[in-house]
Order: sequence, then C-alpha cells, then structure tokens
Amino acid sequence: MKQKNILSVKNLKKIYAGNQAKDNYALNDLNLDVKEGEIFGLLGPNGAGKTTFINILAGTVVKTAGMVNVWGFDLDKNPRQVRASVGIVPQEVNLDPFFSPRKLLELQAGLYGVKEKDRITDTILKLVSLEKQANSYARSLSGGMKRRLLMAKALVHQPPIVFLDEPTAGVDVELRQNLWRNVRLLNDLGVTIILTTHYLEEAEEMCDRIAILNKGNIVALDSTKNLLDRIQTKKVIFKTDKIIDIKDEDIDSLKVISKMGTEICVSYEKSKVCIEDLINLIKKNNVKIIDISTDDGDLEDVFLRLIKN
Ligand SMILES: Nc1ncnc2c1ncn2[C@@H]1O[C@H](COP(=O)(O)OP(=O)(O)OP(=O)(O)O)[C@@H](O)[C@H]1O
Repeated sequence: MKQKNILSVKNLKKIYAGNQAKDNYALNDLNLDVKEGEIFGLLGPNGAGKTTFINILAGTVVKTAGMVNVWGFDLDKNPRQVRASVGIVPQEVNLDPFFSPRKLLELQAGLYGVKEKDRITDTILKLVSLEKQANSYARSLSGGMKRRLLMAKALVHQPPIVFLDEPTAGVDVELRQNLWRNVRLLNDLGVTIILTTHYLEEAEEMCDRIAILNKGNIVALDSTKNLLDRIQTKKVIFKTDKIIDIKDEDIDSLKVISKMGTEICVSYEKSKVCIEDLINLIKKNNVKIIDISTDDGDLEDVFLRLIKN
C-alpha cells in the first residue's frame, strides 16, 4: 500500500509584496500530502500558484508562513536536505549548448556535491535514452532529447521526489508520449512524481491523485477516479433513420446540444434521467435508432466547473 507521506504541506502561505497595489496572495493556507510512490498532479489555470509552490521547495522562493516537510525534513530546520530530496525539471529548456549531456550531468552532480564515486551518470543517460548522444554538444540534440536531458539533470542526486513543471508544453504528441514513458519508468523505480500540466487528458491518464489549485487555494484534491465521478452530466448522440423533434422541455435536465440531419446530441443529469427514458422519448417519434454513442465527460469538465465556482 502506498500510504507513507513523502511530502506534507500545512497552511502554506506566500504573499508577494505589491507596490502601490495590494499584496498578492499567491498561496493561501495550502494543505496537501503526497504519498510515497504516487504520480500526483497539480493542476490550475495560469497564476494559480503552481510555480510558486515548486520554487518554495526548490529554495528559490521564501514562504511567508506554514510548514513544509519533505521526506522527513522540515523546510525551516533542514532546507539543504529538503533541496537534496527534490529534483526539479523546469518548464524552460535552459541548457548550456556547448556542453555534452555527460559533461552537463557531471557539472550538475558537482553542484549538488555528489562525490565522483557516487555518480550514476551512465545509468541516468541510459534511463533517458541519451547514451548514444552522451558526448555530443547539447545544441545538436533534438527538442525531445533536450527535454530528456533536463529530466536527467534533475536526477543526478537521486532525489526521491521529482517535480515536472509543464514538461510537455509545446511538445508534439510523439515526444510527449516518449516523455511520459520516461516518467512512468522513473515512477516504477520508486520515484514519487509531482507534475503540473495544462493537458488535462494527460493528467487524467497519468496521475493517481490530483489537486486543483485556483488563485492560491486548493479547490479539489482527490483520486483521479473520484474527481471524474463528480461529473453529473452525460452526453449522448443518437443516430436515427428519420429526423426527430425533441426539445429541452421534454425531460427534466435535458439539453439538446446539436442537431445535424438524423443525428442529435443531447446532455442530461445522470441523477435525474435514465437512458431508457431518453430512448422512449426518441421512439415516440416513430423512428428506428441506428446508433447510440455516449460520452461521460472528462477531467476538463470537472476542472472548468471548479474553476468557475
Ligand atoms: N516574483 C513575483 N512577484 C510578485 N508576484 C508574483 C511573483 N511570482 C508570481 N507572482 C504572482 O503570484 C501568483 C501565482 O503565480 P505562479 O507563477 O506561482 O502561478 P502558476 O500557477 O505557476 O502560473 P502559470 O501556469 O502561468 O505558470 C500570480 O498572481 C503571479 O502574478
């Protein structure tokens, strides 16, 4: 059972001092726990506070108040150990183009004070499939390879937690899948993953649990499955042999979304209507139903509803 907390955050607050305008509450009494071995998603619209949160753990932003504990280390008492416990894969590709992947990893290991005998440069290069490019200039790597090298850099000190900040922003589908394979591989090796992403279907596929952050507040924190279960509306598309006429008023909570020839798309609330009622309504038109397809909604529906509220 994945029960032990590897990251624990209590009443975490970050207020950026404003100029003439009022102060900016980037994080507002944030509370969350991440369990060892999880892939945890931190989602939220622009300005929600995700980067601020990651930067507090990285030691580049100083929190205003609250408690952060990473792998048993308290951020106030052991900031160095906290930094050593997390690896951060940044949003921006910030690699020195004149160093090779091997050299960059060695330099990074030096920065973290990893002794030469303890370095695992070749293992990391293999993990991110860059062993063939180990000695090429970073500038000659493809976009995907550069992203993998960023991930490799975050691993030199073998942190038990890795943060990925929007790792696939602006990356094509194939490359994205490739990156996720690497993330899963890392997770299989026991590394806890916390990722921020704007691609909700990706979070839905990858994450065990998800926190949705809005304006510095957590508006939802649950397993991906439970979040999806919150969706109350269901969409159905009926294809019939003749054009039918149904209206919103025919059944409580029914909404006709679109009509195109003999195809009609409707939505309804699962708690108020059962599909049989809908089929009966359609059949009153004296038509044959040729096809039915249903859509249960996705994380985007939950996200939009929570953010709007
Ligand atoms: N250095 C700073 N000084 C003042 N305000 C800041 C600073 N950094 C961030 N903020 C503000 O704090 C809030 C949270 O920003 P943050 O970058 O953490 O959000 P985010 O969720 O990472 O957004 P994005 O998805 O756009 O990266 C925003 O209102 C932002 O304007």
